[in-house]
Amino acid sequence: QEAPLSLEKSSIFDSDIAVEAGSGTYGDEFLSGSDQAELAIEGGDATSSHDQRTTTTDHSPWSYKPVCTDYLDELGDQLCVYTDTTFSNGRGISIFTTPQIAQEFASLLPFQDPSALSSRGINPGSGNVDNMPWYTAPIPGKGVGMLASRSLQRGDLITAYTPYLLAHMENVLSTPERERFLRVALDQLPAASRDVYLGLAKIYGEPSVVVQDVVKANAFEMQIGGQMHLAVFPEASRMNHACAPNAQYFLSPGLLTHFVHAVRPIARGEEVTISYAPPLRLHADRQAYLQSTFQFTCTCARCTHSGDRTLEDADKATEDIIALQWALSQWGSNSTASVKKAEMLVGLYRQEGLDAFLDDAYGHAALTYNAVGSARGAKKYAKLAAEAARLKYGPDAEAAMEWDRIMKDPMGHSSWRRRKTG
Ligand SMILES: C[S@@+](CC[C@H](N)C(=O)[O-])C[C@H]1O[C@@H](n2cnc3c(N)ncnc32)[C@H](O)[C@@H]1O
Repeated sequence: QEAPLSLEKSSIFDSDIAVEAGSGTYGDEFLSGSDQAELAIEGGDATSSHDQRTTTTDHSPWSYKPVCTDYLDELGDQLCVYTDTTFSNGRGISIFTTPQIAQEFASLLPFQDPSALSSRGINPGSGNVDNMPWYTAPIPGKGVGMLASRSLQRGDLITAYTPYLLAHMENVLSTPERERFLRVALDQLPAASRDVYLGLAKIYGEPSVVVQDVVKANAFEMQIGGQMHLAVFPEASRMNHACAPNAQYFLSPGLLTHFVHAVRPIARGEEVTISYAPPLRLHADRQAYLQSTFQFTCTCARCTHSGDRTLEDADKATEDIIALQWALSQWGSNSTASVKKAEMLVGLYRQEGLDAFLDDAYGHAALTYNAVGSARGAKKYAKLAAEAARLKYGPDAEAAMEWDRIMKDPMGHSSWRRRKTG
């Protein structure tokens, strides 16, 4: 039940997390330790390619002549900067990718049909500011955060925005070289967008690599043209992490859009959070990951001792979830799977605030009920699993459609009566 990789968030460059949790992954290719050492020696001229740009319209749909690297043997191609300053009513978009993939970008609906985004409520304009379900404000100990401007229910859309910057996830250029091109990409954006970008959170605070620093702290992975790209969505970038988040995101490569929905009721004024870390890792592991990748210590409910509940209790609940999921995945004759265990699993997910990941629990429950011949239980949980999968992977996700099929025809599924009792 893992998401296809193309729908994973990359909290910048850590594929390990993407595969394991369907969640935050900021990996290390862009700004590795060795690159940083190199950077200190070489420095970087952020604007040297700038004079190559022109304002002619010969490069449609791009606003400037693409600024390109040399041919890169490792990629079998060049990488170039492509900017459309008119994209989405002048919001703009800059892409650093190969010429071939740039063509694939240009063939996507948002480039083909200028109304495709606004007609879907994507990138709501600043004129709608009063209707926006969110606002940003400083949050003690967390920098800026996003808060709900009205009460929200599970399934409510919170944000839907396109990125300002997308960068091919290559590991070929040196950090200073990459910075030079990404700086062109940023400089070619409309000034308002460029300023917002530069105001986003950073990890290193090193001005000579500021464009990559913002990528490192804020990017999500999006697969376009068969290639993973890192994408910075400035609005969604303000969402802080929680290990039991009240919101879930997915990416739609076809619409170049990052969507966020509430996964449980959120009160007006409450902070909106997503998860950057795999939810089923133990506390120390999650903290180590968040510290090494983002340089913060999580103080969310699953990471703090509160009342009678200790961190050991929280880890015990996580271990129970893992053990139950393992038991429910066993299909041999000695399987101990039972509907009682499936109900316990659903209860634990809810108790732990893992509403963003309920598709896993509901999915196990649907199959477990189906396996003992309870079409009613299977339908109930397949419906819930489909809804939860759509919040996590998007409306057209294959996983959601599979749950739809089980909901409509439980007996037609291979799990039907596969276990005799339960
Ligand atoms: C994607 S940004 C989130 C928005 C950010 N707070 C800002 O000011 O723009 C990621 C950065 O926010 C901070 N952050 C996110 N979640 C946090 C949390 N739960 N506690 C403390 N800091 C957090 C960390 O500095 C992290 O590198």
